[in-house]
Amino acid sequence: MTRGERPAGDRRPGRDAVRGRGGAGRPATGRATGRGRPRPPRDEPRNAAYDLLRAVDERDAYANLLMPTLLRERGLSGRDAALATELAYGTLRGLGTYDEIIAACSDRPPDEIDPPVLDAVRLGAHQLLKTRVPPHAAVSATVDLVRLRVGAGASRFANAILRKVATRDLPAWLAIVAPEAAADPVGHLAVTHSHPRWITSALRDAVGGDPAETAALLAADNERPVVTLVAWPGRSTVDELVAAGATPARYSPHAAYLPEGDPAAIPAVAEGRAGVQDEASQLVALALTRVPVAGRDDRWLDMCAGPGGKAALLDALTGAGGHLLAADQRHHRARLVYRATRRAGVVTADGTRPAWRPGVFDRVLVDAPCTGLGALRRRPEARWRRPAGSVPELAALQRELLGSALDAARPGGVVGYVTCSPHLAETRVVVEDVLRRHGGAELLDARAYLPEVAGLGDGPYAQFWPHRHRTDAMFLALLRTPPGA
Ligand SMILES: C[S@@+](CC[C@H](N)C(=O)[O-])C[C@H]1O[C@@H](n2cnc3c(N)ncnc32)[C@H](O)[C@@H]1O
Repeated sequence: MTRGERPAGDRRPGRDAVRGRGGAGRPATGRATGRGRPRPPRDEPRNAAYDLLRAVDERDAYANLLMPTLLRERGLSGRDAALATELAYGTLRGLGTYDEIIAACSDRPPDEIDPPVLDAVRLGAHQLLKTRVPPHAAVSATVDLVRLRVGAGASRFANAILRKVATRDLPAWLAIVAPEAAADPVGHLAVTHSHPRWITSALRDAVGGDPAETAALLAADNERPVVTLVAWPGRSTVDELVAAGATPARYSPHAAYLPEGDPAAIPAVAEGRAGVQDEASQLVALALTRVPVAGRDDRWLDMCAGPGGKAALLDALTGAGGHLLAADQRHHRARLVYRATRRAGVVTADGTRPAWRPGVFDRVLVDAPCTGLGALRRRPEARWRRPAGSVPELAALQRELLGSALDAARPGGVVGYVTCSPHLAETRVVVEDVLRRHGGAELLDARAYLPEVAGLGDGPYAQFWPHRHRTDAMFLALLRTPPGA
């Protein structure tokens, strides 16, 4: 992945060599080269990590979707799979820091280094600065990879940079390349914790400006999240998940953690009776169901339901005779919702042009499309992909969807507005703006419906945090429509 523009006339030496290798999964073990020098054995975990980095850069691949396929295709499992994943994800997360260090070690800025070489050097820098791989092994394995995959000239270039990188550890490099905290606090945090500047600034604002807490949040974004399972009520139980090797979760009565292993190896997951879902995602849906409503309570709407994580839980929680309508604007996402739910009605529909009558639903969830800045732990490359300019457009859509959700709710009904982003422009600013225009709706204290969770903020919103709750940074606002509106 390359940040910024590639210079015109970029030669990309060796690009064909990478492509031409075609069967990138084929081992090249110890065969002699044309000049009689034995080729080093092919290092499968590093090659898989490198191929993932290249796919992210060249094809805009999603790392967390492609990695399992790559591992399967290469026959990597156990420690090799864990190493390949750690190397790839760690490199993607850390590349903001690594590029600053590479820039200090090279006569060319990273944007002018050929992308296949830059990705390999980043992979080498990650091993040198963040793993226990011995420095000589990190350098030689990376240089071998570049020689095999790109070419001899490129491998000499990579070797020269990595030898310089290896002269210092990470704290020593950060002391050189990160801006002074006093002079440029956001720049300092951005380089130290490898986040784009605009995201660092937005997250700092969202935690209230405290530098230490911002640093803790950014550090948590760089941690590998534990896999959290959800036992859909009526289909499986947490006890069943625990008996299969999971551990009970801290907050959600429907969650269990799977510290290691493949979720699909859990029978309830394999049989579609349980799923994988962040704990905060479960809790915001649960909170919506906990708000008392007077009278009827059997028509629920999930307005932005795809791929169906929260819809599956809501569907399982609708009482006898209750009914969930789940909508998504995109047909393929609506199909995923159909698969995830058992009883819900599923429609492909634009929430801003409702396919339902106004004022009929007792509970409405609007889990709005957002920047996803609350889920950076799980999408290692996402922080480099999302442009700052996407916020106003998303915020406009979020306002429309929340307004439409309030219209869909019946008098005295309840609306849950959720984002997987703590960005103020997507959270409280949206809610406060819509409330001003939709006079009469009451903002409830969402924290009151999540009594099991401390540290959700000053209210009336509930804001989850990776560094406090080890969950995604989900935001929840609960609104009640006026009685008789
Ligand atoms: C954050 S995701 C929802 C996640 C989902 N609630 C879950 O828990 O799995 C937002 C969804 O909103 C959908 N969407 C975007 N614009 C929409 C619109 N105008 N109306 C309805 N759905 C929309 C997207 O296709 C996407 O699936």
